[in-house]
Amino acid sequence: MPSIVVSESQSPESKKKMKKQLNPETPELDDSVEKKTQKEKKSKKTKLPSNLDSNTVKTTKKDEKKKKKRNATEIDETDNEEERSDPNSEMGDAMNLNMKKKMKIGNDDEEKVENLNALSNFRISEPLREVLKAKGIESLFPIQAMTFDTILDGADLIGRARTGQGKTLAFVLPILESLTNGPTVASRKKGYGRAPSVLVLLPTRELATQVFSDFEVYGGALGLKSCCLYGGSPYQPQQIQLKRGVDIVVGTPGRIKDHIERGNIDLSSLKFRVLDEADEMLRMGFVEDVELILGKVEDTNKVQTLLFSATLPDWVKHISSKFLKKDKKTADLVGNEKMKASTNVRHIVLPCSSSARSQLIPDIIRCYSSGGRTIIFTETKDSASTLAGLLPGARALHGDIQQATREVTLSGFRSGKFSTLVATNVAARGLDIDDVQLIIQCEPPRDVEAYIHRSGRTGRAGKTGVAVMLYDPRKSNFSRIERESGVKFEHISAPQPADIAKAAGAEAAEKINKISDSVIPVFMAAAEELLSTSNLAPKELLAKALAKSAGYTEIKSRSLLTSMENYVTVLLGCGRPVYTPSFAYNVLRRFLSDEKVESIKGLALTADGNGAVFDVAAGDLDTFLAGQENAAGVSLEVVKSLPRLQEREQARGGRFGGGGRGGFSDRRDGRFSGGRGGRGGFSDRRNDRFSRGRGRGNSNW
Ligand SMILES: Nc1ncnc2c1ncn2[C@@H]1O[C@H](COP(=O)(O)OP(=O)(O)OP(=O)(O)O)[C@@H](O)[C@H]1O
Repeated sequence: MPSIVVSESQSPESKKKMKKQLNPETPELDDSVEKKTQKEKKSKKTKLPSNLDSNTVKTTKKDEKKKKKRNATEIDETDNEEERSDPNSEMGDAMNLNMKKKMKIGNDDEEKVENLNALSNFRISEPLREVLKAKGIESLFPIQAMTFDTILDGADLIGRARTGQGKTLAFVLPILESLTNGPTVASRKKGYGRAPSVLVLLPTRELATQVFSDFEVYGGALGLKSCCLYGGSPYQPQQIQLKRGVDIVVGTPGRIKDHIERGNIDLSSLKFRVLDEADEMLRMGFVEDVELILGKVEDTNKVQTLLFSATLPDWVKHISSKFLKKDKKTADLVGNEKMKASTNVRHIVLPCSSSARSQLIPDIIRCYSSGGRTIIFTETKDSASTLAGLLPGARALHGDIQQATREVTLSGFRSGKFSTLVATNVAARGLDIDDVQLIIQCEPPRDVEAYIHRSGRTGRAGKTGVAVMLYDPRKSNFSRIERESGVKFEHISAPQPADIAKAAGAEAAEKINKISDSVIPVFMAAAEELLSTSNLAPKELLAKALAKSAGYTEIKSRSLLTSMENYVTVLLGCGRPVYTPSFAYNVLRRFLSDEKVESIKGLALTADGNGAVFDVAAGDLDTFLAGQENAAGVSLEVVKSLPRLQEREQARGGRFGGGGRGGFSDRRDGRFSGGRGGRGGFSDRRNDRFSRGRGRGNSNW
């Protein structure tokens, strides 16, 4: 259950208590800790500076009342099962979690809904509130509301929420308030050449830039200076900024470590250090760098450490127990909820052979992107570049592309210069780009975290989105992703002419409606000529014109199984179980030539074990259907929807025996091949985290 829980130092009793206590949407602290925290809060609050002007946040009785009211509502709602929000729609309906309370006003029965997460209910100063409002932010998201007071009051914290739920502002806002109006205002360094008060570590340059820009916007409004340090860009300008003095340093571990070693960063005045997407930093081989940087802070009692992530693999505990204080808090909006991926996203799987991808993807975009932006994820840098070259108007983003070009690409994508980005995992984490409606993953990623992060680039900040994952039925296995992410995939097959016509036709009609009437007289003669010479009806001609305007000159049919053009998917039955692909091939050989049998594509066994499906070139279909007449008990039929197929592992071993020819020969996961263990497999790499050298994990990005 999502919860805000307490430090690892709890007693078993308090752990039990915690388990009992929490409503997903109405987190509260464990009693003992709650009392302690209240005490701490009180004492800390009395230390707040008394010389605050009207622009600053005063911890007044009014604030306390508001805070109490928030807590009261939380408890209230916990007791009322029926009124609880659904945890699985935390950003939709339940953006309201902890937020709204019906209040009776005066004597009449008029009900007013008060938003308890409204900015005014938090110790957020006026200038910051103004910038937030200018950005369209009127109230805090749940993870922000849950953690704001805890961070501002000085606790170390592990924060976890699903993708796109606002984890960045969850640390940015209380840090800024602490530095300007809160507990650290008096002791933080000021003036020329000041050493930084905040250090934020992120795994990629793109993410660092994004978080930096939040600090720049919101911190700038409070007179705080930020800088962003990452590799691939010159040292000198960064060095100059550090020398002049900054309040907040944001960056990637490698470059920050270099600056520390060159003596450019003095961490002795640090008040906050933040690890965002810490699991990814470790996965990317930054273990040593991160530990070295964190280890540079001598007195850990003087610094507050925050760790935010959408996923918390076990080993994050290692880093948190080493570098966070014993009484750290955990704000967990995911908890043991089965669904770890975004609930604002429609999660879809679609069978597709790798050779059909570049033909299929434009139609998936057409049918599922709602005219917004699309990010396509590939497993390797090479395939990102190749695919970007094949898709009209698409650009590639991966680790081999020069930093300056990566920045131009990303800003072009953000500003809408082009709407399809083909990327490796370098873009999977944290990137927050407006109006990304569709995510396409070219194959199931190697681990569940990657799936969660990639699909989380859409459906952000309460919006909805679609994530389509392509898989080759002969090679891919996504059941582990489904199991561990809690996603229940919707199974679809390649968009068919009718789907394409629906999406493309609407798009074309919209374009035509926008064309100025001034074109009519000029094109009238040609239109009349066309009508009089064509043997098509006016409606048919108009349909053709719509197709052309949407960029279609012909529509090819696609198979349901491999999504290949001009192929048809056929179901083979033989009145008895089909145990292996080789058995199916042998049945086909009874009535077809070897050459024809060799020509079929993607043979896969059905999940019920009674048949096999495969693709046949449309031109060969009649030969196949006619041939079955010569084989008693055998049936072949063209399928209109794809039956459920056996998963790769199920087909390879277990009930249905070993693999067979052409059917399930993929050995990527190593478990079946004596440990070849390639990157594409599902072997859990988390355990080798401390032995992996830097860069190993991301060499393909
Ligand atoms: N309180 C809020 N009200 C409205 N929008 C918000 C609020 N907080 C954050 N946002 C917006 O929500 C989007 C997602 O926020 P953010 O990038 O911090 O999510 P995240 O939880 O870090 O996601 P990920 O795990 O994918 O990194 C951003 O565009 C941000 O500006």
